[in-house]
Amino acid sequence: MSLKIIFPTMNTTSPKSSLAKLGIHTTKHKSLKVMVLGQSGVGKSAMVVRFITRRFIGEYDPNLEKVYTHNTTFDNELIQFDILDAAGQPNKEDCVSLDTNIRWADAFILMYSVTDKCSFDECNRLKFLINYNKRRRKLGSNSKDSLSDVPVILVGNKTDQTGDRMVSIEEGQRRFRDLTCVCFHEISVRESVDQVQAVFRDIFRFWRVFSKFPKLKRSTSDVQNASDSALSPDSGCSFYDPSSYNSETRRSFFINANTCLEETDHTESTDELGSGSLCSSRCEIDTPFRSRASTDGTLLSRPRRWRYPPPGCLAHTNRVERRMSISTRGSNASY
Ligand SMILES: Nc1nc2c(ncn2[C@@H]2O[C@H](COP(=O)(O)OP(=O)(O)OP(=O)(O)O)[C@@H](O)[C@H]2O)c(=O)[nH]1
Repeated sequence: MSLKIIFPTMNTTSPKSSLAKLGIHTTKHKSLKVMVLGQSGVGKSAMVVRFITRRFIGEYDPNLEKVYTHNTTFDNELIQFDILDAAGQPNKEDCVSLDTNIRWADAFILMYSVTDKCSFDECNRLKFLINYNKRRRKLGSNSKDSLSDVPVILVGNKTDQTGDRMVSIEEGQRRFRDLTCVCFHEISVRESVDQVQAVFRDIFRFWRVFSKFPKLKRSTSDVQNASDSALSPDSGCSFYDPSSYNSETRRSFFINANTCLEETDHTESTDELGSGSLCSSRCEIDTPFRSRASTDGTLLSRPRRWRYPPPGCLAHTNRVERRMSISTRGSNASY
């Protein structure tokens, strides 16, 4: 009696190989924990649900604090978003959990409504809390790869309510710089699912750069490479002014992502920042100082001090003077 062995047909395609053919890499499945923060009623839940379901749903339970898990693909990478939609009106006990939640998250979306000035001002307090808790985590951590350096995106919602606007786009841009967020979007969750997608795509891209190049390890060339790949024109922030699109994108990245450019000049003209010129020109300017500083670990590893209220548009000249005075003091200078 002969035994007949049937082999499975060899031309079946596994889901994994199908994804590989499409250029989607399944081996490195990334998980990103995002916390959405903002005053009650600004549209946090609406945005998260819009991102996950592509639908705009009008009303939500304001006290509900929920973590949504959503798998999606950005830049040919599978990514699992764990999104915490924080309650907008926390009670006393929630304040403790707010701190815990902030420490849980890898990246933040700070949201206000362009129709509500209070929600705009609330972003200052929330950003301070983020910085405070992330810094505490850093100090309490033994890990060299501390996660205190996290991307925060500022988002103004409800742009469809043009007649009720209380916060201009210029004020939003100024605030995003003052708070040293990485990016600024103005969106309407109600009107556009693409704008919502863009917010999450950017948070993913900035997070990827930040985790690939931790602050302490980022060198000028790392940042240049990262910004080249992460900040292609289509990855930019959603400003309505298309002329500032690329420059603002690059600028925003340099605020937080570049140790040597920790205090970036935001007053430069768009011309100076013309396509691809910012990084190279800045690196040239900083090279002598950088090359000396790179032998002095204390400069790079020193945690950034958070000043509150934020420095705002501090005179650029002060920063330049400080940088110059350091560079002329010689190798014994302390920062
Ligand atoms: N016109 C307009 N209304 C919006 C938009 N996004 C959200 N809303 C409305 O704003 C209200 C509040 O939205 P929510 O998503 O519940 O706001 P929230 O920030 O989650 O509020 P809490 O849960 O209290 O923290 C709802 O009535 C939404 O329908 C928008 O883009 N345009």
